[in-house]
Amino acid sequence: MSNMLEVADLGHTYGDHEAIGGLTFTVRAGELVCVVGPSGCGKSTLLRTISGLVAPSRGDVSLNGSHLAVVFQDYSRSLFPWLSVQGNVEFPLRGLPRAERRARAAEALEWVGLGAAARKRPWQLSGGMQQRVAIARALAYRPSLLLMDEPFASVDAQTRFELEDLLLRVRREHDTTVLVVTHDIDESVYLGDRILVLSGSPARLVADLEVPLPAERNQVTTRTDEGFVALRSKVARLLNVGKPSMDMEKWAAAERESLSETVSS
Ligand SMILES: Nc1ncnc2c1ncn2[C@@H]1O[C@H](COP(=O)(O)OP(=O)(O)OP(=O)(O)O)[C@@H](O)[C@H]1O
Repeated sequence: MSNMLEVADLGHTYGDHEAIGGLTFTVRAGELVCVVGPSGCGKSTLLRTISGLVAPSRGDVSLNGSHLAVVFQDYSRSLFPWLSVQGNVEFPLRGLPRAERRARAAEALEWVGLGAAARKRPWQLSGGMQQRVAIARALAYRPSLLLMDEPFASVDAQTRFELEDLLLRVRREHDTTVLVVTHDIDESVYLGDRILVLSGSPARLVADLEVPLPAERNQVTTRTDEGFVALRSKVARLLNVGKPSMDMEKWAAAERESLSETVSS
């Protein structure tokens, strides 16, 4: 499988505050990778540097493909209230002929189950539906890589489950490569093919974990699966012991060793 994203020794400093301390990882084509880390560790900064919104202080980001779409947590600010749902989804496609724009937007709205809401305004929809519009807008762009920054953090628990399953379905049906930042450990295990665990600020890679669960996930059976519970505990432990004063390299090596024992046992 080829790499869709390669991040090499990526670091970023705001003034004298080091937010990211040198991250190296890859995302393979078609993979869904989750990034978890303590609050304020630099997860959004990581996405901003990957998306080009912020120029990193050091290191390289290389994307295999030219299209990148981002879905943010705050859907209410990312949708234009004066445009219809269809207009919002068409918006990033402005360079394309009108008929193609329309067709792609209509198709993406069908994918997220909002074909019937195309003429509505965003404010006429529930929060979960608005976030589905934001996802449709990203998908209509047919991104090589879809970046999501806490995409389901602003909706209620039931809607969150529905949106998680929607994401899993559309990435499977359309072979989308996805990098999701989340502060929710359970969500990272439920969604991910892999989980990147970051340390507290400055963010460093503590562990890069394969999720040993079948590709088909189910909100009830997956979350009670032994593999799910074991990995969730492991990620929680990795996050809790992130002490900035420790020798991070030694600590991460010890954690990786103990993880391989746990997962293989
Ligand atoms: N534009 C900025 N200028 C200065 N400091 C910033 C800027 N953006 C973020 N920071 C700081 O960099 C650090 C990392 O912030 P970032 O938002 O990337 O973390 P995060 O892991 O996404 O946080 P959270 O989990 O709370 O969303 C924080 O200490 C934050 O205060």
